[in-house]
Amino acid sequence: KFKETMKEQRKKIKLLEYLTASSNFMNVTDILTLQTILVGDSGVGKTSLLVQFDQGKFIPGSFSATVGIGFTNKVVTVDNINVKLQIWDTAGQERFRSVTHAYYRDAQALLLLYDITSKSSFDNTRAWLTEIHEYAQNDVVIMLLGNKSDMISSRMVRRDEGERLAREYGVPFMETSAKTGVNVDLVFKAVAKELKHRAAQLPNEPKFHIHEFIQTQKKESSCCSFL
Ligand SMILES: Nc1nc2c(ncn2[C@@H]2O[C@H](COP(=O)(O)OP(=O)(O)OP(=O)(O)O)[C@@H](O)[C@H]2O)c(=O)[nH]1
Ligand SMILES: [Mg+2]
Repeated sequence: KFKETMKEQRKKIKLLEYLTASSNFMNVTDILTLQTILVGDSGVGKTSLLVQFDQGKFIPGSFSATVGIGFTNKVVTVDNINVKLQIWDTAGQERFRSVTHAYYRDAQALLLLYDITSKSSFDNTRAWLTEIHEYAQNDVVIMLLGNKSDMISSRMVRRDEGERLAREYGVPFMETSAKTGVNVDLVFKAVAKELKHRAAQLPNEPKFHIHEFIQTQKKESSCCSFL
């Protein structure tokens, strides 16, 4: 089923590229839809990251845990093509796991978050990956994100620990802040770019390298990022 979807999307992209090139007119939203899912412990900032990406704002105040699942549609432009990201925001709390498992299967990309001020949320990423391997597609694009990078003084997980873990998993890594917005747009742009390129990939086309793209674009805090 997944392969068929990719084939369909490849056709759509070719058509879109043709239309965009021939008419110089870009009104092609909603044609290519990519599903992305946010997972990770409760309180790591999944909903906040999505709100920051969607509305460009951070709502401070008391934490209200997501119940069940929510979703947001957002159009991003990748290489002159509009791509619709359908982003599923899952609840991190244990009691909702059975609800959210059902959504893993349809996801083409999966963002696994931990909170850099919580060692347990970092340690739990291993358990999350086990779930991901059990329920998601084999070729799902996974990205590891260390969120709350603005909270320098309460940091409990060093950036290089995140990098090491991501290397071990073979996935790209970024530190983000839903509060300041650092790297937030980049995460979703990288996902959209990777998925668009995968869908459009023909044997003789140059490949898109998500690791390199992130490496050149992401912002690192220049100091004080270790314990
Ligand atoms: N300083 C700071 N606080 C953040 C950041 N992201 C989230 N928070 C705060 O952390 C708390 C939890 O954020 P949520 O986005 O609700 O967490 P969640 O991962 O959606 O939690 P569940 O829905 O229970 O799975 C809230 O009080 C947020 O304001 C961040 O990048 N920086
Ligand atoms: Mg939430």
